[in-house]
Amino acid sequence: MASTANRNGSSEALSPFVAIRRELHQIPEPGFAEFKTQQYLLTYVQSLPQERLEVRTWRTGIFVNVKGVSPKRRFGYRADMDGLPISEDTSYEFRSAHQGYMHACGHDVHMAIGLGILTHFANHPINDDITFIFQPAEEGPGGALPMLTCEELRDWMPDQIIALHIAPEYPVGTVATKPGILFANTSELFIDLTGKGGHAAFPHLANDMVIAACQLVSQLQTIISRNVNPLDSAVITIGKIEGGTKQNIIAEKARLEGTIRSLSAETMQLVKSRIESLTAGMETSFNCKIDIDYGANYRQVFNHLETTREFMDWVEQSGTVKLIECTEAMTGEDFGYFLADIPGFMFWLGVDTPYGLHHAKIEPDEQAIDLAINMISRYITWKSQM
Ligand SMILES: CC(=O)N[C@@H](CCC[C@H](N)C(=O)O)C(=O)O
Repeated sequence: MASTANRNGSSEALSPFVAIRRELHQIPEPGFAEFKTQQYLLTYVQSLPQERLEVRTWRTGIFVNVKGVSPKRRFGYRADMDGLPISEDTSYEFRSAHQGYMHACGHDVHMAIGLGILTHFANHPINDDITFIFQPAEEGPGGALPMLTCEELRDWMPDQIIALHIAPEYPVGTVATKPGILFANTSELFIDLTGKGGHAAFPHLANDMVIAACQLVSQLQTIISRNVNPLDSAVITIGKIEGGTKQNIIAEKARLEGTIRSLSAETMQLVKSRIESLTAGMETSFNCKIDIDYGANYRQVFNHLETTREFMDWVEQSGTVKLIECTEAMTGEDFGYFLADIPGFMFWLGVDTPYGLHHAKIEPDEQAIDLAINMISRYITWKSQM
């Protein structure tokens, strides 16, 4: 089998896991609606030697237990499964077949790597057990927390857990991580404004929610620049605005959709309390009603100090992949819930593409797939011999 995958998948022979990534890439689905994805993964798992495998499903997620030869502990590997509401604009021949949805955050790559590692251990069992976790709804509303407490995981709970995330900015052949905080605390943010609609020519008889929403978007940014300690870090991004019905009708309703990020839980509380004060003030000044919904909240991704340092040392000694000790990022990941209960780590996997995560043109370099399968399989094998 050749593994000379090119970026847009024309004629060259592919490694099986690059081919799998391309098939998964074509079927991106929303969180908790990953039905085709789940079926695809289950069909693949059934094609593996079954002697050491047990499979359980939970909603659209999957657990696979690989039984060890003489287990003393259990490793875990987690891959997320959902896509994003983005209309793909890549040069791929294997573009999304689901209009308006795209794997633009690398979950197709994460799953292909998960299947690759699973294939390795189904064929080369180690002493210890391994739980593979294919998790729905990472982009929201969050599958990790309910999965962690579900009955199906109880007797397959790992003693150490690993996950990775593709990193467009790092070259292929690098991994980047650090002990301690890697990703931020997150909270979704949905703000509904309700005023009084009216004729475009009579603004004095209405309360215009387009004006209120525009002011609120600007005022929200003052929380970051004026209320958060400049030596701390927080982000408010409003990614979507909706309001009004027609160009000559004053809007009765507007809606902002965004996300809050912070490095500490305390700063998250501060930001939320300032949002509430600002919106209360706007209710008075615009004589309108404002409702806030914080949606899904993820806790920070905090890498276990010793386990992460040990992994970083191993990467450096293994010599095949370059290690970068990175700084924390304001991305969020509900893998943080797994790390709150189970020692382990997440790392960035370099995929070298000019377009960032959540961009319609992102094209991860697929050579990273086999490289990651090989590296993680070797790392778990090494750990199991300790
Ligand atoms: C790695 C990554 O991009 N993760 C997402 C997680 C989304 C969390 C939640 N839905 C939110 O928007 O706050 C991210 O946007 O960082």
